[in-house]
Amino acid sequence: MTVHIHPSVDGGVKQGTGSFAGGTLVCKCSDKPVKVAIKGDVAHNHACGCTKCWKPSGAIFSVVAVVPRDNVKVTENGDKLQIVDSAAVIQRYACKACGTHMYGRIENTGHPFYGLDFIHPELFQESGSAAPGFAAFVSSVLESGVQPGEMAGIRARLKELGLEPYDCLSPPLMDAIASHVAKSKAKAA
Ligand SMILES: N[C@@H](CCC(=O)N[C@@H](CSCO)C(=O)NCC(=O)O)C(=O)O
Ligand SMILES: [Zn+2]
Ligand SMILES: [Zn+2]
Repeated sequence: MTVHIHPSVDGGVKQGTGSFAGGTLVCKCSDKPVKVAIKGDVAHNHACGCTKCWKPSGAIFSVVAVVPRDNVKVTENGDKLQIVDSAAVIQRYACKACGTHMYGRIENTGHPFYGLDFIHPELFQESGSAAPGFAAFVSSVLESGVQPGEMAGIRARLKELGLEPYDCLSPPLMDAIASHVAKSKAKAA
């Protein structure tokens, strides 16, 4: 049986140009879509299996990346945006009409990823942004109703696509988080 991960990778991961200068994210509304301008390319693009990241209908994973928060600007129909869960670490701004998450922002200045916003590159109207490089929170798909017996096939398909599966973030990102925590502890001591 074919395993569908996400429509943007199911046909193979398309590499970025390496010189993506930015673009516009557009929600799914046919009338008055929300538009968000992004300066520059995305970083740490990955497939995410967590329950909180927005997925297009039918997808098991989201595809999500980060950009500096200063490079994110809502340019059209921002009045349609609302925060999905104000208690979450990442405050995700979604279109009230179509539900698409347009960007996620961290307001805790002590968080290791403070300063970075989370976006979904598939919403770019332009092509060429950096491709996803790994899969995160893979075991979390079980929280969305995937059956345990499907996990081996999902992990195998991720590997086949070149998206190494991890049950948290990738080792370099986990190292960055742990280093940040170590520095914060040292400062507080
Ligand atoms: N099992 C949980 C995991 C949720 C989770 O911790 N998600 C991460 C990664 S999101 C992008 O990679 C996270 O940092 N969440 C913070 C937040 O969402 O506010 C689940 O599946 O829900
Ligand atoms: Zn919309
Ligand atoms: Zn996630």
